[in-house]
Amino acid sequence: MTDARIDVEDLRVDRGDLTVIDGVDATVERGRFVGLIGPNGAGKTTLLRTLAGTLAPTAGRVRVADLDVQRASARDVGRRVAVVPQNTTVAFDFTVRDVVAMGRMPYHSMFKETDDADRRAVDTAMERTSVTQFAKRSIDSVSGGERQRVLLARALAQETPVLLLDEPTASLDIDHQIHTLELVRELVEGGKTAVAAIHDLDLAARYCDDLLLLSDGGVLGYGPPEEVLTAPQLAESFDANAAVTGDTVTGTPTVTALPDAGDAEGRVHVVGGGGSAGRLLYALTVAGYDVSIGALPEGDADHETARALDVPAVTVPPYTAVDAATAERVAARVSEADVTVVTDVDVSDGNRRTLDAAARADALVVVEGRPPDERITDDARESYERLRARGRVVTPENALDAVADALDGPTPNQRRPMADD
Ligand SMILES: Nc1ncnc2c1ncn2[C@@H]1O[C@H](COP(=O)(O)OP(=O)(O)OP(=O)(O)O)[C@@H](O)[C@H]1O
Repeated sequence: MTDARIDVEDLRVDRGDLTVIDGVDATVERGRFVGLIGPNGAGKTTLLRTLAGTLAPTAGRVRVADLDVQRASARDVGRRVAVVPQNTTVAFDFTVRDVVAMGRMPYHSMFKETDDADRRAVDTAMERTSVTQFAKRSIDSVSGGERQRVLLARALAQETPVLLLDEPTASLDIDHQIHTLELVRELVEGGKTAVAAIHDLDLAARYCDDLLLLSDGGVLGYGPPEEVLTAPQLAESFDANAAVTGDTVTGTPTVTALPDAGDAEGRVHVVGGGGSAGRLLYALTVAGYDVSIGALPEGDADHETARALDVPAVTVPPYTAVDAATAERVAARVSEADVTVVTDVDVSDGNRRTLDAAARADALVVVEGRPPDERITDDARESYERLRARGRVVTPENALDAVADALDGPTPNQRRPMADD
């Protein structure tokens, strides 16, 4: 097989008066799956079309699988690069099988299947994309998602070392999205190279080896998903306020776009843990408060949320008690805060110092959670009772209102009754 490497050197592409791609340098090694991401109009389709040789660059060079795609014949390019375009309409009323067989064109003068190798390639491509059952139907009669799979089948039938895909999952249901990307992964693991424009950042992070983030025609980031999908880079490229966390099932980065922060003012310290504070952290941050949290064990679910939301956290190593120095840091945060909120926390001796620090807050909100374990020590129970006696005990739904109330800020739900202790 030819080397399925892609080399882009100092690429510039103008469309009309607009410079769409400018100064792009990138190499994609054989056997990699690269996700092209970026906001609408960033130049993803333009870059893919330039890689496929269907769009001429204004300057720079593209080599795909040992071929200068600008200078080579369409047939030579077609034997190396297959393209799955976005929203293509097929001009004539071909059958699905005819469309898939078009993938064999670089090997013949006609798109008709002419030998056993063609038939096998077409059959296999249709099976792998689950379109065999539509083989005889007119391409005009299949749904948008089915058509997209037919176009993927056509690209597979082309049997090229390089695959370029423009939004291959855009009109697919979740099951076919996963099947399509699993299939691309399989092909890549078999030695092909794939570059796909993908809008869904979570899917891109889950399936691609690397992400190339295009922004304003240039490369803002290129590397493993966890290095490229960072809140600052998403802010710069998408102009989005986004939180990046690890997906609880796949472990890969997942991006949650957040609304612009509101104009609430005040400092709020949260004492949480085990995921009990996650929603409140989000709500407080989005409202615009200056939020901190702790003490928390490093890697705790609330610590992950705090990290994703850029909320400073006081932490201790996992499975360690809060020591005096850490308790001091919590106390400092509590005294700087206008309001301290305690969510459902670990009532144990190891965490007593945190509860005691929180109990000294000027304004304290205690969110009703699970009752503490029956076996806690008398000291821990005393800290817990003191906390509840000093604070205003509210339900989780009323926590945000209670903070606003404590700050005398306006709140849309102020008239809702609060479960005072
Ligand atoms: N033929 C053209 N003439 C002028 N401008 C064009 C032409 N084709 C594309 N553009 C512009 O080039 C820019 C990049 O378009 P492109 O389709 O490559 O973006 P994209 O990243 O694929 O966007 P999307 O996420 O919306 O699919 C856009 O601003 C687009 O309007």
